[in-house]
Amino acid sequence: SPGAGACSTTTIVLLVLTALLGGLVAYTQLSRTRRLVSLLPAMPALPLIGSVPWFELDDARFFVQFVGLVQQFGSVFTIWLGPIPIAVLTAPESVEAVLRGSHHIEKSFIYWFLTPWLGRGLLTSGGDKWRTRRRMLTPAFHFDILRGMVEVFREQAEVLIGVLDASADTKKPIDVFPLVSLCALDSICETAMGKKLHALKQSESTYVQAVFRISELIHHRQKFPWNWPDFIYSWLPDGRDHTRVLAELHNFTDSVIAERRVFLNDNPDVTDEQADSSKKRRLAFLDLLISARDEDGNHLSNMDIREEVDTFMFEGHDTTAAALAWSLHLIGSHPDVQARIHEELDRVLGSEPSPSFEQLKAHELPYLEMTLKEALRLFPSVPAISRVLDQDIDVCGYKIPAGLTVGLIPYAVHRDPKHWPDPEAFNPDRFLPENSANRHPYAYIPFSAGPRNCIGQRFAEFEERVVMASILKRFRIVSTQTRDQLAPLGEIILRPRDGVWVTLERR
Ligand code: HEM
Repeated sequence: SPGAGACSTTTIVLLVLTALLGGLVAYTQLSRTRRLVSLLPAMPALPLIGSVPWFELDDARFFVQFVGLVQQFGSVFTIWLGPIPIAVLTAPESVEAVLRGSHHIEKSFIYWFLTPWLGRGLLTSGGDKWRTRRRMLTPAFHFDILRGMVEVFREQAEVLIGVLDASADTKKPIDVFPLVSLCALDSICETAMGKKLHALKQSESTYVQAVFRISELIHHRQKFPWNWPDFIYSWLPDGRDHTRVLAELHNFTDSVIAERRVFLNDNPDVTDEQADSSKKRRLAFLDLLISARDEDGNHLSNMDIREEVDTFMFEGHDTTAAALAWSLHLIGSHPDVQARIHEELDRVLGSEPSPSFEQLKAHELPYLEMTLKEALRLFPSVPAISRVLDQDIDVCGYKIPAGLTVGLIPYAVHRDPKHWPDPEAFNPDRFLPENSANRHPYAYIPFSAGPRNCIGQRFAEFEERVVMASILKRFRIVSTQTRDQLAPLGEIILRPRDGVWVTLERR
């Protein structure tokens, strides 16, 4: 539905200032300028679709507002991030045009701000580098490796239960979001690096604080274009903090890689296919990266390994933590759903505190699985995905030109009423086989889809199921917030601004 967005004078002034600043950014970031310039011919056409400057959107309801924008403009519209237009796609049919097949695998400028930390690892790289790395890393997520990782999830879930148990005595509401975040950080640190972080017990540790701080800084930098040029940013207080935090993060990973190389030299059979299962159990992604070879038989350098380990640390903790926190809110607000999960857990697990790898693999907790899926529909941890088009696409009657940045919004796709009747209702039965059979394959994309989907999907799903099963086996939870009180922040990860508050009662 064509029609330009209403712009106030302040908005226009801000837009002009931002555009000027954008010119400066383009000028200073010479390697990136060519691409921005190549987009200019497309820009005048875009406001015709419906145009919204990003600063008109409220941070605490960022993606909630997208649902309104879809009603206002239709399923294709433009958001201006500073001087850069992003064509926003919110219908499964248009998302499919980008995600399916081997085109459009380049990430957009929004990911540039992750590269100081993650380098050009799997999440941020493109082209041949991405293809080679994806082939090298895929075996690391095989079921045989996951088996050992499930043991780590079970142990870490026990530590979390211990912490939660103490607060069950007080009967006061607690914010579970920081606790599940620390638990997820412990799990990913042990599975990715083979190192116990003890974040749940020592949340003030330098590395833990650095991981949380860098996510804040990256989000802030993405959002405000005056932070984009390196030479300006490095003089600002945030920029100086960014340098400090990066040094801490990289020093930590470098020292773990060095330690692990020494350990593997002393214990060469740890990565051996023939090693006995007790040794294989504790394989970390890092071990697999150290022994991996590309098609030409080359090993990865320490820098290559660091970017992949850091990528796992980033992608592998916040995402799972957010998914768990939103799920706890939804389950704690729906006693009927919770009762069905309790019944399933008691029947399947008996006296065991959490599911085994075999039980997870055999899908023995189907109702819990459907509940977690439904929670990821309403609150997808990654609420937006962005790519650069490498050829024109035709979607919903618009031709979107090659070279343009597109934003795919799982948060809005998952609320498309054509595919999800009564979209705001929390109903795990939507995922019963008979209810999902005819659904559009791109109507549900919390892990993205196509060749660049989430490599850690199975890992994340198993972790979520272990942690949630452990919590609900032990406790009955009651949410103390309504859905309206949750403020899902529009950041890289969809996180609750004021936390997720629940009371816990021992079962
Ligand atoms: C609930 C948890 C998770 C969700 C919802 C999730 C979602 C996603 C999504 C939507 C993408 C695509 C991002 C994009 O195209 O920009 C992605 C990519 C990725 N995820 Fe996850 N993720 C989760 C957990 C994990 C975990 C636990 C790991 C690692 C252990 C992981 C590793 C990755 C990596 C490396 C990529 C980049 C893949 C590539 O480009 O080839 N994720 N994830």
